[in-house]
Amino acid sequence: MREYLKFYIGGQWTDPAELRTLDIVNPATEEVAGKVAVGSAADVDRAVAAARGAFAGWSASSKQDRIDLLQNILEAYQKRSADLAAALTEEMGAPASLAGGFQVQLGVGQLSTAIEVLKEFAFEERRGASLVVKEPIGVCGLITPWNWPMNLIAVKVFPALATGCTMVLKPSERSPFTGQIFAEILDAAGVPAGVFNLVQGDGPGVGVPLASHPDVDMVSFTGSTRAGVEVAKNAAPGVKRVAQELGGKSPNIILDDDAFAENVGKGVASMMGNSGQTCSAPSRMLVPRARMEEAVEAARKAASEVTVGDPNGDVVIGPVVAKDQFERVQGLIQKGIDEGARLVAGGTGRPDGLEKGYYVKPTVFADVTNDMTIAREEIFGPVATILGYDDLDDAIEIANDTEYGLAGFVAGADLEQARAVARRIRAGSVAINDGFDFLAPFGGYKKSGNGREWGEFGFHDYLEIKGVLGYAPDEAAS
Ligand SMILES: NC(=O)c1ccc[n+]([C@@H]2O[C@H](COP(=O)([O-])OP(=O)(O)OC[C@H]3O[C@@H](n4cnc5c(N)ncnc54)[C@H](O)[C@@H]3O)[C@@H](O)[C@H]2O)c1
Repeated sequence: MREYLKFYIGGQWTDPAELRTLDIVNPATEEVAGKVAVGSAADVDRAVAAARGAFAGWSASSKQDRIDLLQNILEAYQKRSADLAAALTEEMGAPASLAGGFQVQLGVGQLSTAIEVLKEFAFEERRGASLVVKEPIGVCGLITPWNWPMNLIAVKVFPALATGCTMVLKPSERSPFTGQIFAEILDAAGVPAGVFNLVQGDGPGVGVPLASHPDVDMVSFTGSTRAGVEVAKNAAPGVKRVAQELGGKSPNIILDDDAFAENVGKGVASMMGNSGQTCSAPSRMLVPRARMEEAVEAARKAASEVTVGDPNGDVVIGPVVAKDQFERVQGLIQKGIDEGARLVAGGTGRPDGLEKGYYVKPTVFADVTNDMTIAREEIFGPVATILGYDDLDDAIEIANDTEYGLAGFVAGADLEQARAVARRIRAGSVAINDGFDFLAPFGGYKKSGNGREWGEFGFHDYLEIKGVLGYAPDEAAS
Protein backbone atom coordinates (compact mmCIF):
# COMPACT_ATOMS: atom_id res chain seq x y z
CA MET A 1 0.00 0.00 0.00
CA ARG A 2 1.48 3.32 -1.07
CA GLU A 3 1.19 6.38 1.16
CA TYR A 4 2.16 9.80 -0.14
CA LEU A 5 1.25 12.42 2.46
CA LYS A 6 3.69 15.23 1.66
CA PHE A 7 4.06 17.74 -1.14
CA TYR A 8 7.33 18.85 -2.70
CA ILE A 9 7.61 22.59 -2.08
CA GLY A 10 10.74 24.76 -2.07
CA GLY A 11 13.00 21.71 -2.33
CA GLN A 12 11.50 20.04 0.77
CA TRP A 13 8.96 17.29 1.38
CA THR A 14 6.36 19.34 3.23
CA ASP A 15 3.21 18.56 5.21
CA PRO A 16 -0.02 19.90 3.68
CA ALA A 17 -1.54 22.95 5.39
CA GLU A 18 -4.34 20.64 6.48
CA LEU A 19 -4.11 16.86 6.05
CA ARG A 20 -6.90 15.44 3.91
CA THR A 21 -6.39 12.21 2.02
CA LEU A 22 -7.80 10.42 -0.99
CA ASP A 23 -7.78 6.65 -1.54
CA ILE A 24 -6.48 5.58 -4.95
CA VAL A 25 -8.23 2.51 -6.32
CA ASN A 26 -6.39 0.08 -8.59
CA PRO A 27 -8.81 -0.32 -11.52
CA ALA A 28 -7.73 -3.91 -12.14
CA THR A 29 -8.57 -5.12 -8.63
CA GLU A 30 -11.07 -2.47 -7.47
CA GLU A 31 -9.03 -2.41 -4.25
CA VAL A 32 -7.32 0.55 -2.62
CA ALA A 33 -3.70 0.72 -3.82
CA GLY A 34 -2.65 3.75 -1.85
CA LYS A 35 -3.46 6.99 -0.15
CA VAL A 36 -2.43 10.49 -1.17
CA ALA A 37 -2.71 13.87 0.53
CA VAL A 38 -4.92 16.32 -1.35
CA GLY A 39 -4.04 19.98 -1.14
CA SER A 40 -5.89 23.26 -0.86
CA ALA A 41 -5.46 26.91 -1.79
CA ALA A 42 -3.07 27.35 1.17
CA ASP A 43 -0.72 24.70 -0.30
CA VAL A 44 -0.94 26.35 -3.72
CA ASP A 45 0.01 29.70 -2.13
CA ARG A 46 3.13 28.17 -0.56
CA ALA A 47 4.16 26.38 -3.75
CA VAL A 48 3.65 29.49 -5.91
CA ALA A 49 5.65 31.58 -3.42
CA ALA A 50 8.50 29.04 -3.61
CA ALA A 51 8.40 29.12 -7.42
CA ARG A 52 8.35 32.93 -7.41
CA GLY A 53 11.30 33.02 -5.03
CA ALA A 54 13.33 30.73 -7.29
CA PHE A 55 12.51 32.53 -10.53
CA ALA A 56 15.19 35.25 -10.46
CA GLY A 57 17.95 32.67 -10.07
CA TRP A 58 16.71 30.00 -12.49
CA SER A 59 15.66 32.44 -15.21
CA ALA A 60 19.23 33.80 -15.18
CA SER A 61 20.82 30.33 -15.45
CA SER A 62 22.91 29.66 -18.54
CA LYS A 63 21.94 27.30 -21.32
CA GLN A 64 24.71 24.98 -20.18
CA ASP A 65 23.37 24.95 -16.57
CA ARG A 66 20.00 23.86 -17.88
CA ILE A 67 21.45 21.21 -20.20
CA ASP A 68 23.48 19.82 -17.28
CA LEU A 69 20.41 19.68 -15.06
CA LEU A 70 18.31 17.96 -17.74
CA GLN A 71 21.10 15.39 -18.26
CA ASN A 72 21.11 14.69 -14.51
CA ILE A 73 17.34 14.25 -14.61
CA LEU A 74 17.68 11.85 -17.54
CA GLU A 75 20.05 9.66 -15.54
CA ALA A 76 17.87 9.76 -12.42
CA TYR A 77 14.74 9.11 -14.52
CA GLN A 78 16.23 6.03 -16.16
CA LYS A 79 17.19 4.61 -12.75
CA ARG A 80 13.58 4.87 -11.61
CA SER A 81 11.82 3.78 -14.80
CA ALA A 82 10.76 0.39 -13.38
CA ASP A 83 9.23 2.15 -10.33
CA LEU A 84 7.41 4.60 -12.56
CA ALA A 85 6.04 1.78 -14.72
CA ALA A 86 4.78 -0.18 -11.70
CA ALA A 87 3.13 2.91 -10.24
CA LEU A 88 1.50 3.72 -13.55
CA THR A 89 0.01 0.23 -13.87
CA GLU A 90 -1.37 0.43 -10.33
CA GLU A 91 -2.89 3.87 -10.63
CA MET A 92 -4.51 3.69 -14.08
CA GLY A 93 -4.33 0.07 -15.26
CA ALA A 94 -2.06 0.29 -18.31
CA PRO A 95 -0.50 -3.12 -19.00
CA ALA A 96 3.09 -3.53 -17.84
CA SER A 97 4.29 -3.73 -21.45
CA LEU A 98 2.73 -0.38 -22.31
CA ALA A 99 3.54 1.25 -18.97
CA GLY A 100 7.23 0.36 -19.00
CA GLY A 101 7.78 -0.07 -22.69
CA PHE A 102 6.11 3.00 -24.07
CA GLN A 103 4.46 5.27 -21.51
CA VAL A 104 7.57 5.74 -19.39
CA GLN A 105 10.02 5.53 -22.30
CA LEU A 106 8.02 8.26 -24.02
CA GLY A 107 9.09 10.46 -21.10
CA VAL A 108 12.72 9.56 -21.84
CA GLY A 109 12.12 10.51 -25.47
CA GLN A 110 10.61 13.85 -24.46
CA LEU A 111 13.52 14.59 -22.15
CA SER A 112 16.22 13.65 -24.68
CA THR A 113 14.41 15.73 -27.29
CA ALA A 114 14.19 18.73 -24.91
CA ILE A 115 17.95 18.49 -24.36
CA GLU A 116 18.69 18.37 -28.11
CA VAL A 117 16.29 21.22 -28.85
CA LEU A 118 17.75 23.33 -26.03
CA LYS A 119 21.27 22.91 -27.39
CA GLU A 120 20.23 24.50 -30.70
CA PHE A 121 17.55 26.90 -29.46
CA ALA A 122 18.12 30.58 -30.25
CA PHE A 123 16.95 32.65 -27.26
CA GLU A 124 18.12 35.78 -29.11
CA GLU A 125 17.75 36.68 -32.77
CA ARG A 126 18.54 39.80 -34.78
CA ARG A 127 15.68 41.14 -36.94
CA GLY A 128 16.19 44.41 -38.83
CA ALA A 129 17.16 47.12 -36.33
CA SER A 130 16.12 45.06 -33.30
CA LEU A 131 17.20 42.24 -31.09
CA VAL A 132 14.39 39.75 -30.41
CA VAL A 133 14.86 38.13 -27.02
CA LYS A 134 12.90 35.10 -25.81
CA GLU A 135 12.67 35.23 -22.03
CA PRO A 136 11.14 32.75 -19.57
CA ILE A 137 7.53 33.73 -18.91
CA GLY A 138 7.75 33.22 -15.13
CA VAL A 139 5.91 30.95 -12.72
CA CYS A 140 3.94 28.25 -14.54
CA GLY A 141 0.97 26.24 -13.27
CA LEU A 142 1.04 22.79 -14.88
CA ILE A 143 -2.15 20.71 -14.68
CA THR A 144 -2.17 17.19 -16.14
CA PRO A 145 -4.61 14.29 -16.68
CA TRP A 146 -4.32 10.58 -15.87
CA ASN A 147 -4.44 8.85 -19.24
CA TRP A 148 -0.75 9.10 -20.26
CA PRO A 149 0.33 10.39 -16.88
CA MET A 150 4.10 10.32 -17.27
CA ASN A 151 4.32 11.61 -20.81
CA LEU A 152 1.91 14.45 -20.13
CA ILE A 153 3.98 15.62 -17.16
CA ALA A 154 7.18 15.28 -19.22
CA VAL A 155 5.93 17.42 -22.13
CA LYS A 156 5.33 20.31 -19.74
CA VAL A 157 8.03 20.10 -17.06
CA PHE A 158 11.05 19.58 -19.35
CA PRO A 159 10.35 22.50 -21.71
CA ALA A 160 9.49 24.71 -18.69
CA LEU A 161 12.86 23.85 -17.09
CA ALA A 162 14.71 24.24 -20.40
CA THR A 163 13.34 27.74 -20.96
CA GLY A 164 14.20 28.95 -17.43
CA CYS A 165 10.73 28.93 -15.90
CA THR A 166 9.76 27.83 -12.41
CA MET A 167 6.63 25.81 -11.81
CA VAL A 168 3.96 24.15 -9.72
CA LEU A 169 2.76 20.77 -11.01
CA LYS A 170 -0.66 19.34 -10.16
CA PRO A 171 -1.03 15.83 -11.54
CA SER A 172 -4.45 14.22 -11.87
CA GLU A 173 -5.96 13.04 -8.59
CA ARG A 174 -6.58 9.72 -10.38
CA SER A 175 -2.89 9.15 -11.11
CA PRO A 176 -0.87 10.75 -8.32
CA PHE A 177 1.71 7.97 -7.82
CA THR A 178 3.76 8.69 -10.94
CA GLY A 179 3.76 12.42 -10.11
CA GLN A 180 5.14 11.70 -6.66
CA ILE A 181 7.95 9.49 -8.00
CA PHE A 182 8.66 12.09 -10.66
CA ALA A 183 9.21 14.70 -7.90
CA GLU A 184 11.59 12.29 -6.14
CA ILE A 185 13.52 11.99 -9.41
CA LEU A 186 13.82 15.74 -9.82
CA ASP A 187 14.90 16.09 -6.20
CA ALA A 188 17.57 13.40 -6.66
CA ALA A 189 18.79 15.11 -9.84
CA GLY A 190 19.47 18.35 -7.94
CA VAL A 191 16.80 20.69 -9.29
CA PRO A 192 17.38 23.95 -7.37
CA ALA A 193 14.94 24.51 -4.50
CA GLY A 194 11.68 26.12 -5.60
CA VAL A 195 12.21 25.65 -9.35
CA PHE A 196 9.90 22.62 -9.42
CA ASN A 197 7.07 22.16 -6.89
CA LEU A 198 4.41 19.48 -6.59
CA VAL A 199 0.98 19.81 -5.01
CA GLN A 200 -1.41 16.89 -5.31
CA GLY A 201 -5.16 17.34 -5.33
CA ASP A 202 -8.30 17.67 -7.37
CA GLY A 203 -9.59 20.32 -9.76
CA PRO A 204 -11.70 22.40 -7.36
CA GLY A 205 -9.21 22.15 -4.45
CA VAL A 206 -5.90 22.79 -6.26
CA GLY A 207 -6.50 23.30 -10.00
CA VAL A 208 -8.81 26.29 -9.53
CA PRO A 209 -6.56 28.18 -7.06
CA LEU A 210 -3.55 27.48 -9.28
CA ALA A 211 -5.25 28.73 -12.46
CA SER A 212 -6.56 31.86 -10.73
CA HIS A 213 -3.45 32.62 -8.65
CA PRO A 214 -2.31 36.23 -9.15
CA ASP A 215 1.35 35.25 -8.97
CA VAL A 216 1.17 32.54 -11.65
CA ASP A 217 2.16 33.87 -15.10
CA MET A 218 0.94 31.06 -17.32
CA VAL A 219 -1.03 27.86 -17.06
CA SER A 220 -0.44 24.84 -19.22
CA PHE A 221 -3.44 22.55 -18.99
CA THR A 222 -4.06 19.12 -20.46
CA GLY A 223 -7.43 17.50 -19.90
CA SER A 224 -11.05 17.72 -20.92
CA THR A 225 -12.44 20.62 -22.91
CA ARG A 226 -14.86 21.31 -20.04
CA ALA A 227 -12.09 21.83 -17.48
CA GLY A 228 -9.87 23.62 -20.02
CA VAL A 229 -12.55 26.27 -20.50
CA GLU A 230 -12.87 26.71 -16.73
CA VAL A 231 -9.12 27.11 -16.40
CA ALA A 232 -9.13 29.82 -19.08
CA LYS A 233 -11.99 31.65 -17.37
CA ASN A 234 -10.24 31.52 -14.00
CA ALA A 235 -6.97 32.71 -15.55
CA ALA A 236 -8.57 35.55 -17.52
CA PRO A 237 -8.79 38.23 -14.78
CA GLY A 238 -5.01 37.95 -14.33
CA VAL A 239 -4.46 38.11 -18.13
CA LYS A 240 -2.31 34.99 -17.91
CA ARG A 241 -1.32 32.97 -20.91
CA VAL A 242 -3.23 29.68 -21.01
CA ALA A 243 -2.09 26.76 -23.15
CA GLN A 244 -4.89 24.24 -23.56
CA GLU A 245 -4.37 20.64 -24.71
CA LEU A 246 -7.88 19.19 -24.78
CA GLY A 247 -10.04 16.40 -26.12
CA GLY A 248 -10.30 14.89 -29.58
CA LYS A 249 -12.40 12.79 -31.95
CA SER A 250 -9.83 12.12 -34.60
CA PRO A 251 -10.60 10.81 -38.10
CA ASN A 252 -8.65 7.98 -39.68
CA ILE A 253 -9.13 8.00 -43.46
CA ILE A 254 -8.39 4.61 -45.01
CA LEU A 255 -7.64 5.04 -48.70
CA ASP A 256 -9.09 2.72 -51.32
CA ASP A 257 -6.14 0.53 -52.28
CA ASP A 258 -4.53 -2.90 -51.87
CA ALA A 259 -3.40 -2.19 -48.30
CA PHE A 260 -7.01 -1.56 -47.25
CA ALA A 261 -7.71 -4.58 -44.99
CA GLU A 262 -4.32 -4.32 -43.32
CA ASN A 263 -4.84 -0.60 -42.66
CA VAL A 264 -8.30 -1.19 -41.19
CA GLY A 265 -6.77 -3.78 -38.83
CA LYS A 266 -3.99 -1.42 -37.81
CA GLY A 267 -6.47 1.40 -37.22
CA VAL A 268 -8.61 -0.76 -34.91
CA ALA A 269 -5.53 -1.97 -33.00
CA SER A 270 -4.33 1.59 -32.60
CA MET A 271 -7.76 2.69 -31.31
CA MET A 272 -7.77 -0.05 -28.67
CA GLY A 273 -4.29 0.73 -27.28
CA ASN A 274 -4.29 2.06 -23.69
CA SER A 275 -7.94 0.90 -23.55
CA GLY A 276 -8.89 3.70 -25.93
CA GLN A 277 -7.88 6.32 -23.37
CA THR A 278 -5.77 8.46 -25.69
CA CYS A 279 -6.71 12.02 -26.60
CA SER A 280 -5.42 11.58 -30.16
CA ALA A 281 -6.86 8.06 -30.70
CA PRO A 282 -8.12 7.36 -34.25
CA SER A 283 -11.71 7.08 -33.05
CA ARG A 284 -13.57 7.69 -36.34
CA MET A 285 -12.43 5.34 -39.09
CA LEU A 286 -13.57 6.41 -42.56
CA VAL A 287 -13.71 3.73 -45.27
CA PRO A 288 -15.03 3.75 -48.85
CA ARG A 289 -18.72 2.93 -48.52
CA ALA A 290 -18.44 0.16 -51.13
CA ARG A 291 -15.84 -1.62 -48.98
CA MET A 292 -17.75 -1.49 -45.68
CA GLU A 293 -18.18 -5.29 -45.48
CA GLU A 294 -14.49 -5.87 -46.08
CA ALA A 295 -13.73 -3.32 -43.36
CA VAL A 296 -16.12 -5.08 -40.97
CA GLU A 297 -14.31 -8.40 -41.44
CA ALA A 298 -10.85 -6.87 -40.96
CA ALA A 299 -12.01 -4.86 -37.94
CA ARG A 300 -13.71 -7.85 -36.30
CA LYS A 301 -10.52 -9.88 -36.70
CA ALA A 302 -8.35 -7.07 -35.28
CA ALA A 303 -10.69 -6.64 -32.29
CA SER A 304 -10.60 -10.39 -31.58
CA GLU A 305 -6.81 -10.17 -31.27
CA VAL A 306 -7.01 -7.52 -28.53
CA THR A 307 -6.58 -9.55 -25.36
CA VAL A 308 -8.03 -7.97 -22.21
CA GLY A 309 -7.13 -8.75 -18.61
CA ASP A 310 -4.82 -8.33 -15.63
CA PRO A 311 -2.39 -5.59 -16.68
CA ASN A 312 0.44 -7.48 -14.98
CA GLY A 313 -0.12 -10.39 -17.38
CA ASP A 314 0.57 -10.74 -21.08
CA VAL A 315 -2.36 -8.72 -22.44
CA VAL A 316 -2.89 -5.97 -24.97
CA ILE A 317 -5.20 -3.91 -22.76
CA GLY A 318 -6.05 -3.67 -19.08
CA PRO A 319 -9.09 -2.02 -17.50
CA VAL A 320 -10.26 1.56 -17.99
CA VAL A 321 -9.20 3.94 -15.26
CA ALA A 322 -12.14 3.89 -12.83
CA LYS A 323 -15.73 2.91 -12.13
CA ASP A 324 -17.27 6.15 -13.39
CA GLN A 325 -15.28 5.89 -16.62
CA PHE A 326 -16.39 2.24 -17.01
CA GLU A 327 -20.02 3.28 -16.59
CA ARG A 328 -19.68 6.18 -19.01
CA VAL A 329 -18.18 3.90 -21.68
CA GLN A 330 -20.94 1.30 -21.12
CA GLY A 331 -23.53 4.07 -21.53
CA LEU A 332 -21.99 5.22 -24.80
CA ILE A 333 -21.83 1.64 -26.19
CA GLN A 334 -25.53 1.30 -25.37
CA LYS A 335 -26.18 4.65 -27.03
CA GLY A 336 -24.44 3.41 -30.20
CA ILE A 337 -26.75 0.39 -30.28
CA ASP A 338 -29.83 2.51 -29.54
CA GLU A 339 -29.00 5.04 -32.26
CA GLY A 340 -28.76 2.28 -34.89
CA ALA A 341 -25.05 1.65 -35.38
CA ARG A 342 -24.19 -1.98 -36.27
CA LEU A 343 -22.33 -3.73 -33.44
CA VAL A 344 -19.73 -6.01 -35.04
CA ALA A 345 -17.51 -6.80 -32.03
CA GLY A 346 -17.73 -6.45 -28.25
CA GLY A 347 -20.68 -4.64 -26.72
CA THR A 348 -21.86 -3.87 -23.21
CA GLY A 349 -20.83 -5.79 -20.10
CA ARG A 350 -17.47 -7.12 -18.98
CA PRO A 351 -15.46 -9.56 -21.11
CA ASP A 352 -16.05 -13.24 -20.22
CA GLY A 353 -14.22 -14.39 -17.11
CA LEU A 354 -13.47 -10.87 -15.80
CA GLU A 355 -16.00 -10.22 -13.05
CA LYS A 356 -13.79 -7.82 -11.11
CA GLY A 357 -11.95 -4.81 -12.49
CA TYR A 358 -13.13 -2.09 -14.86
CA TYR A 359 -12.63 -4.12 -18.04
CA VAL A 360 -14.43 -3.20 -21.25
CA LYS A 361 -14.89 -5.47 -24.29
CA PRO A 362 -12.97 -4.28 -27.36
CA THR A 363 -15.91 -2.96 -29.33
CA VAL A 364 -16.41 -2.06 -32.98
CA PHE A 365 -19.39 -0.33 -34.56
CA ALA A 366 -19.93 -0.22 -38.35
CA ASP A 367 -22.43 1.79 -40.44
CA VAL A 368 -21.89 4.70 -38.10
CA THR A 369 -23.06 8.11 -39.29
CA ASN A 370 -21.36 11.28 -38.22
CA ASP A 371 -24.42 12.60 -36.40
CA MET A 372 -24.49 9.67 -33.94
CA THR A 373 -23.34 10.33 -30.39
CA ILE A 374 -20.54 7.74 -30.71
CA ALA A 375 -19.15 9.69 -33.68
CA ARG A 376 -19.33 13.06 -31.96
CA GLU A 377 -18.38 12.48 -28.32
CA GLU A 378 -15.03 11.39 -27.02
CA ILE A 379 -15.71 7.89 -25.61
CA PHE A 380 -12.30 7.29 -23.98
CA GLY A 381 -12.75 3.53 -24.07
CA PRO A 382 -11.80 0.69 -26.46
CA VAL A 383 -14.55 1.49 -28.93
CA ALA A 384 -13.88 1.93 -32.66
CA THR A 385 -16.43 3.40 -35.05
CA ILE A 386 -16.47 2.87 -38.82
CA LEU A 387 -18.15 5.39 -41.12
CA GLY A 388 -18.57 5.11 -44.90
CA TYR A 389 -17.50 7.76 -47.44
CA ASP A 390 -18.46 8.18 -51.10
CA ASP A 391 -15.27 9.80 -52.40
CA LEU A 392 -12.29 11.66 -50.96
CA ASP A 393 -14.08 15.02 -50.86
CA ASP A 394 -16.82 13.36 -48.83
CA ALA A 395 -14.22 11.72 -46.55
CA ILE A 396 -12.57 15.05 -45.85
CA GLU A 397 -15.88 16.76 -45.21
CA ILE A 398 -16.83 14.08 -42.65
CA ALA A 399 -13.32 14.16 -41.13
CA ASN A 400 -13.58 17.91 -40.54
CA ASP A 401 -17.21 17.82 -39.36
CA THR A 402 -16.32 17.76 -35.66
CA GLU A 403 -15.87 20.34 -32.95
CA TYR A 404 -12.42 18.88 -32.28
CA GLY A 405 -9.17 19.13 -34.24
CA LEU A 406 -6.44 17.40 -32.28
CA ALA A 407 -5.19 14.76 -34.70
CA GLY A 408 -5.93 13.01 -37.96
CA PHE A 409 -4.71 9.85 -39.66
CA VAL A 410 -4.42 8.78 -43.27
CA ALA A 411 -3.48 5.23 -44.26
CA GLY A 412 -2.73 4.23 -47.82
CA ALA A 413 -0.12 3.01 -50.25
CA ASP A 414 -0.13 6.11 -52.47
CA LEU A 415 1.96 8.58 -50.46
CA GLU A 416 1.25 11.51 -52.72
CA GLN A 417 -2.48 11.02 -52.32
CA ALA A 418 -2.13 10.47 -48.54
CA ARG A 419 -0.14 13.71 -48.20
CA ALA A 420 -2.70 15.66 -50.20
CA VAL A 421 -5.47 14.34 -47.93
CA ALA A 422 -3.42 15.13 -44.79
CA ARG A 423 -3.16 18.79 -45.81
CA ARG A 424 -6.94 19.09 -45.99
CA ILE A 425 -7.61 17.77 -42.47
CA ARG A 426 -8.17 20.57 -39.94
CA ALA A 427 -6.11 19.20 -37.05
CA GLY A 428 -2.86 19.98 -35.26
CA SER A 429 -1.11 16.82 -36.42
CA VAL A 430 -1.89 14.27 -39.10
CA ALA A 431 -0.04 10.96 -39.12
CA ILE A 432 0.40 9.18 -42.44
CA ASN A 433 0.76 5.40 -42.08
CA ASP A 434 1.47 5.59 -38.33
CA GLY A 435 4.10 8.33 -38.69
CA PHE A 436 5.65 9.34 -35.35
CA ASP A 437 8.09 12.14 -34.56
CA PHE A 438 9.22 13.74 -31.28
CA LEU A 439 10.11 16.89 -33.21
CA ALA A 440 6.65 17.38 -34.76
CA PRO A 441 4.20 19.76 -33.05
CA PHE A 442 1.38 18.20 -31.02
CA GLY A 443 -1.74 20.23 -30.18
CA GLY A 444 -5.23 21.06 -31.26
CA TYR A 445 -7.32 23.16 -33.60
CA LYS A 446 -10.85 24.18 -32.59
CA LYS A 447 -12.08 22.82 -29.22
CA SER A 448 -9.01 20.57 -28.95
CA GLY A 449 -7.04 23.53 -27.64
CA ASN A 450 -4.58 26.23 -28.56
CA GLY A 451 -1.17 25.09 -27.31
CA ARG A 452 1.57 23.14 -29.04
CA GLU A 453 3.79 20.65 -27.27
CA TRP A 454 6.69 18.38 -28.34
CA GLY A 455 10.02 19.38 -29.85
CA GLU A 456 10.87 23.02 -30.33
CA PHE A 457 7.18 23.94 -30.45
CA GLY A 458 6.85 22.87 -26.82
CA PHE A 459 9.18 25.72 -25.78
CA HIS A 460 7.13 28.57 -27.20
CA ASP A 461 4.32 28.69 -24.63
CA TYR A 462 6.89 29.17 -21.85
CA LEU A 463 8.59 32.18 -23.44
CA GLU A 464 7.82 35.90 -23.59
CA ILE A 465 9.07 37.67 -26.69
CA LYS A 466 10.79 41.01 -26.20
CA GLY A 467 11.95 43.42 -28.88
CA VAL A 468 15.01 45.49 -28.00
CA LEU A 469 15.10 48.28 -30.54
CA GLY A 470 17.99 50.47 -31.55
CA TYR A 471 20.45 48.09 -33.16
CA ALA A 472 22.26 48.83 -36.37
CA PRO A 473 20.79 46.56 -39.09
CA ASP A 474 24.12 44.81 -39.67
CA GLU A 475 25.02 44.32 -35.99
CA ALA A 476 25.05 40.62 -35.00
CA ALA A 477 23.35 39.13 -31.89
CA SER A 478 25.77 38.47 -29.06
N1 LIG B 1 -4.65 17.35 -26.09
C1 LIG B 1 -3.88 16.59 -25.35
O1 LIG B 1 -2.65 16.63 -25.42
C2 LIG B 1 -4.50 15.62 -24.37
C3 LIG B 1 -3.72 14.59 -23.85
C4 LIG B 1 -4.29 13.70 -22.96
C5 LIG B 1 -5.61 13.85 -22.55
N2 LIG B 1 -6.35 14.84 -23.06
C6 LIG B 1 -7.76 14.95 -22.68
O2 LIG B 1 -7.90 14.81 -21.27
C7 LIG B 1 -9.17 14.26 -20.96
C8 LIG B 1 -9.03 13.10 -19.99
O3 LIG B 1 -8.38 13.51 -18.85
P1 LIG B 1 -9.12 13.83 -17.46
O4 LIG B 1 -10.33 12.99 -17.35
O5 LIG B 1 -8.07 13.75 -16.40
O6 LIG B 1 -9.53 15.34 -17.69
P2 LIG B 1 -10.06 16.38 -16.61
O7 LIG B 1 -10.31 17.64 -17.37
O8 LIG B 1 -11.15 15.83 -15.79
O9 LIG B 1 -8.83 16.58 -15.62
C9 LIG B 1 -7.56 17.00 -16.08
C10 LIG B 1 -6.84 17.73 -14.97
O10 LIG B 1 -7.52 18.94 -14.70
C11 LIG B 1 -7.85 19.04 -13.32
N3 LIG B 1 -9.07 19.83 -13.24
C12 LIG B 1 -10.36 19.41 -13.34
N4 LIG B 1 -11.18 20.47 -13.26
C13 LIG B 1 -10.40 21.57 -13.12
C14 LIG B 1 -10.66 22.97 -12.98
N5 LIG B 1 -11.91 23.44 -12.98
N6 LIG B 1 -9.62 23.81 -12.88
C15 LIG B 1 -8.36 23.35 -12.89
N7 LIG B 1 -8.04 22.05 -13.00
C16 LIG B 1 -9.06 21.18 -13.12
C17 LIG B 1 -7.94 17.60 -12.86
O11 LIG B 1 -7.79 17.51 -11.47
C18 LIG B 1 -6.80 16.97 -13.65
O12 LIG B 1 -5.57 17.22 -13.03
C19 LIG B 1 -9.74 13.79 -22.28
O13 LIG B 1 -10.69 14.73 -22.72
C20 LIG B 1 -8.52 13.80 -23.20
O14 LIG B 1 -8.80 13.95 -24.56
C21 LIG B 1 -5.83 15.74 -23.96
